[in-house]
Amino acid sequence: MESMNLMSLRASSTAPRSIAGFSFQQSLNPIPKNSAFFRLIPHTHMRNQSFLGQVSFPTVKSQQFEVKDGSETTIPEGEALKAKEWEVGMFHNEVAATQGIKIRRRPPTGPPQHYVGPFEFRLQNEGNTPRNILEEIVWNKDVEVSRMKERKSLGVLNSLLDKVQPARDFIGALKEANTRTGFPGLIAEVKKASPSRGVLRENFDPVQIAKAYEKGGAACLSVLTDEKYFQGSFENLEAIRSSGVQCPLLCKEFVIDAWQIYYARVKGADAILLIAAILPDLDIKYMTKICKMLGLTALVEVHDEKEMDRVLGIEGIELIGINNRDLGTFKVEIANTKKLLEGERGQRIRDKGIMVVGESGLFTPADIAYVQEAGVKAVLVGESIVKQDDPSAGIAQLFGKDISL
Ligand SMILES: O=P(O)(O)OC[C@@H](O)[C@@H](O)c1c[nH]c2ccccc12
Repeated sequence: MESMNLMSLRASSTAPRSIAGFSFQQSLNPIPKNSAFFRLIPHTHMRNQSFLGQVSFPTVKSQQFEVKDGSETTIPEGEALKAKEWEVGMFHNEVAATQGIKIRRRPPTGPPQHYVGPFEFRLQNEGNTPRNILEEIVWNKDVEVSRMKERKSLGVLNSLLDKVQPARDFIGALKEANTRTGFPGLIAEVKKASPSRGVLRENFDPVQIAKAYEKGGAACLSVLTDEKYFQGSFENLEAIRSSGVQCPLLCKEFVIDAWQIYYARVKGADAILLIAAILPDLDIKYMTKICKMLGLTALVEVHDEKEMDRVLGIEGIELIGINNRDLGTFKVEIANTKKLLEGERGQRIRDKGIMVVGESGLFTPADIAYVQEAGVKAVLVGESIVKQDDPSAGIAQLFGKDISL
């Protein structure tokens, strides 16, 4: 039986079905409806897979859960957002599909060991083969996170939180840079490789690149931590954090489980990416709350109108990234940023005071001017600056001006 940290979770019979990377399923055994028996199933092991034994919780009067010692959140009843997930028999993929999310979680049987040909040739409805690269990344992440959790439980991470340097103000740094330079604040990405572009920089020293970015006028840095597809690592994040670099750091991960948010904070992150294409609304909602509790900024990434509208319906979001790259197909179109900021939708974003980051495919001063004109106050740039021998000079080239002054 897989070990799980239950210490900090309390639930009543009316507790949410999905929270912080775990799913609760009301027992199908003949137990009275209002009793406090649940089966606790991690998101990573959906239907058909090992029930981890029946876990009983002490009955509590109100719906409440504790994520961290001492701080308790009470979840108000009757929210439409939650209601769907309460229905008996709803599982992650079903809930996600109702929200237009095409990326499915890894099935219990996992993908076959050997792939036969490129994605295009795989059958659309082949249940146990990832349908595109993003789905493949998510399925791998699922296995990876399960293993990491076994090594470091949530309880252990929790106990380490007090020992890490406090999180720095990510949005504040972007605003400050925007005011100072008149350009969108720059989040410069420490990126060695990507599945779409291959290796971007052979001679890759993350700390040296981070320092060059800071010197060149970056407001914040983004550090890729995915190893398998982006050749990043949490060691890079930690090394940059302890190198004396002052820019707040975004942990660039594929977050599918709240455990990863704690892990990122313990490793020194000031902000973390939450990708709407892989997270249902309720996950985004609770993960945003967890980020706030830990002092982390959540950068919620969207790629199309549907995702933007979903995210705008969730309370408490302060920073939205518009990715110009479709993570499923790799197609990059910077007009995407403009499209998502037009009309009523753009007005809604401004009314809510949400800061928008233009992400991916930005190479020239004209590109920067284009997304700035569209309404972004920050940009996230990797390839065009990481490829330059001197990433500092790369920043000046990107903006057409030295923004370090
Ligand atoms: O290298 P580019 O095209 O400048 O893009 C940077 C960044 O936007 C991109 O790396 C990115 C945006 N969202 C992501 C999600 C996962 C991995 C990577 C990304």
